[in-house]
Amino acid sequence: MSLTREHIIAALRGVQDPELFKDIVTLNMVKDVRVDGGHVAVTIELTTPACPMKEKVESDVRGAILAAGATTVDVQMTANTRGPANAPAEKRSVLPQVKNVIAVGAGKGGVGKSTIATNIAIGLARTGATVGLMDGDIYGPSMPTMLGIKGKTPQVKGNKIVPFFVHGIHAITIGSLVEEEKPLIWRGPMAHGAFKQLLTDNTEWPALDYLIVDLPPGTGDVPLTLCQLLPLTGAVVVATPQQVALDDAVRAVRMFQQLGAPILGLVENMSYFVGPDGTEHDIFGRGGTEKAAQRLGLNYLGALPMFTALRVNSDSGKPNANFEGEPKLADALMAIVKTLAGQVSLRNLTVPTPTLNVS
Ligand SMILES: Nc1ncnc2c1ncn2[C@@H]1O[C@H](COP(=O)(O)OP(=O)(O)OP(=O)(O)O)[C@@H](O)[C@H]1O
Repeated sequence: MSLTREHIIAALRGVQDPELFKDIVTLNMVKDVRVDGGHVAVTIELTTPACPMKEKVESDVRGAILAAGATTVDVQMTANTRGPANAPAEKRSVLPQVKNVIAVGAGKGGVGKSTIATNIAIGLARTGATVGLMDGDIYGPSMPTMLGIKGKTPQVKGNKIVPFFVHGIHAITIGSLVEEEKPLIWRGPMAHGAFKQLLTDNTEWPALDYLIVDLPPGTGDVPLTLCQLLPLTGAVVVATPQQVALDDAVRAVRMFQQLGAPILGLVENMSYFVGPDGTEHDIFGRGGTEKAAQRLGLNYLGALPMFTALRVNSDSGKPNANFEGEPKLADALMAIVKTLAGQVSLRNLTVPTPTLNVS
């Protein structure tokens, strides 16, 4: 019996997406099947470029095709998303080269929002995705320090700024465009304008799988501007576990929900402290964010403990060191990154990107 395309498609109906619990043919992930005698070439399209289950899907596909009788198999893995495609045309036409825009917000300052945004961006890039990071914290930009680009000026091409390519990500921060240590006092419309210019009008973003946007803390004009401008895949809200911080985080969640932005999940930062001898000390009430997420019916993306190494690497502008030195730190960060990528995948597959009409 000679092998046909139909045999292969039937065999692939036996391969499930490990997160979505449906077979990959039903999920429309099988994009191309070519059969040439005993050789079979297939293209499988993932729903998020940093799919944590990429290797499992690939090996299951290979196994199913070999079991169907093929002698050699070529599996191409690609990625696409449906977020922007579901958005209204006027929003989709803004940054069409960006597949997923993810906002990182917090109810209050100092909870580690920029730290989480930076490390999510670096972690996604380390899985092979093309990632952009925008420091939209226009009142207190911290990326110049965290990325080690303090005092550097970005290149300008025509009338557009080219993001820095540092540590494997494309990054832009208002901190490179203003004087150091000078307070940025902006009233609402100016903040809106500066943010919009940096995000869309004046920056030459390359094609990106993910654009991570670090927002100012609180519930001000900038998140509104972001939600009005672009089809957001969703928002990540960072909290520390003590009750007062969680109350603020809930306010941030409500704000995103009111703006029509889906919540991808909550992250607990400074969950506990890991001492130099590896012992764990609960300081702020570890686990509070997960409980809050459950109460609100939201996803919980994971916890990041307090690590001296993380603070040192951030202050010295070496974010990749977080993934290479201390194994517990690297594992905590990578777990958050993978859970987030999984949520993006689910989001793009199941829910159309909502629209917001604010004039
Ligand atoms: N888990 C952690 N372990 C150790 N240090 C941390 C951790 N998270 C954040 N920090 C440190 O805490 C400080 C504040 O973090 P960060 O700038 O990310 O907070 P933020 O919420 O973005 O603040 P802002 O209010 O300025 O937006 C930084 O020095 C950072 O290195």
